Amino acid sequence: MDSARDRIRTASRLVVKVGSSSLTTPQGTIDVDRVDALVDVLAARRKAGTQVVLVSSGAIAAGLGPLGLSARPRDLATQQAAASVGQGVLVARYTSSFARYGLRVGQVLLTADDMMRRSHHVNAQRTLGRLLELGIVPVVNENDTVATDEIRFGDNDRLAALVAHLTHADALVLLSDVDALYDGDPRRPGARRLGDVRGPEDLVGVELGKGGAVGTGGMVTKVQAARIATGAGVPVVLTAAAHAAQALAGADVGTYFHPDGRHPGTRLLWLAHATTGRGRLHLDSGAVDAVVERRKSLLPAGVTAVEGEFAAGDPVDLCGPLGRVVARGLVNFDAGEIPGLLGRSTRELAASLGPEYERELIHRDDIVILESHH
Ligand SMILES: Nc1ncnc2c1ncn2[C@@H]1O[C@H](COP(=O)(O)OP(=O)(O)O)[C@@H](O)[C@H]1O
Ligand SMILES: N[C@@H](CCC(=O)OP(=O)(O)O)C(=O)O
Repeated sequence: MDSARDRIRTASRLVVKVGSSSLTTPQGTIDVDRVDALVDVLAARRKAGTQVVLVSSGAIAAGLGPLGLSARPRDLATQQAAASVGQGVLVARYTSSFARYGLRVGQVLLTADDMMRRSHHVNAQRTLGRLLELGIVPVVNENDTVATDEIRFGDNDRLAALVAHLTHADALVLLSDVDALYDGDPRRPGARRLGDVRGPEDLVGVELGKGGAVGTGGMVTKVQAARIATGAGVPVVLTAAAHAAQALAGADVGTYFHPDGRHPGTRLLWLAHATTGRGRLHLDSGAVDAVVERRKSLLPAGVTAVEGEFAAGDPVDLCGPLGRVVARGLVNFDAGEIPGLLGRSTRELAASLGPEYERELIHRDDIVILESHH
């Protein structure tokens, strides 16, 4: 037994994500035996007192057979139609499979916007928390039928990581059709399993390939998900659905991503990973230095231009003089108010516009520096 992995074995709240390829047949129907095998493992853990959130993909894949489609459609409307049919079938299957153990499931469909808008985010958090208190196993998926291409996660890996930090889970388990992360395509002879990933340095030279015929993100989104979760202090294990029991028991299977010890507040993680900027503020180099290096609030005097339509409280991207996004923050003013403030000191603004304008454009507690800056 690996002691780091004790965090999986002893977790009192777990998020388990399972990919499409582990649940469905190549014919586009649910693989009942594999669903039951997964539920056997999750129900046993639930019975042992652990709260379990299941993030399940497979809606689109499970809708293919019923719609007479032989491959995953490329266009969004048909994918949504397949998801609409498949999601019902999938949840019906989970409902009866968990019922074998006297356990109930609750369907939770989330959009990227539910993670992005603070009010929705808090609402989703409350719903999931209440379901868990009531002893229900939430079955989460993206709300594929309403998500458009621009706002869609597409893969459930990052969604699962956000759910893990939303629910303050103790660990995240990513179950796929491959038993671990390898240093290259696992079908290639000589590919080596990575047993532990302690930080980005362990991923140098690792080829993150695409997923299979029904999966979407491949290893890229799994590694991104692991980064989001470990950055929030949540350990992650990635393995095959067939090894779920060993993974949950803390055995040395798959790849273990060690939490990196930083615990930024939930709000900043949400801001960095779950939002997209509704607009942009262009900063002069002095303001970039103040915000990024010295972690100061952003004042109107350092902003040279504003782009986009946003309201006070929205996330906006902060760009340096070369247009590169360096940070994201929750802005204190509507887009329309800002041009009149630019380049002016807060004292001057207060004198001419009133004391409510003696505020920073973005408070330093509401700013997250984006990794791409480094
Ligand atoms: N470096 C790698 N290590 C492991 N698997 C990889 C790697 N590169 C690509 N893959 C592929 O990623 C696939 C899993 O991703 P995906 O199909 O999106 O799964 P899921 O449906 O479970 O989300 C595996 O079948 C594997 O062939
Ligand atoms: N929400 C989609 C997820 C799409 C998908 O394929 O995800 P994954 O198998 O996790 O790479 C579905 O249920 O079909």
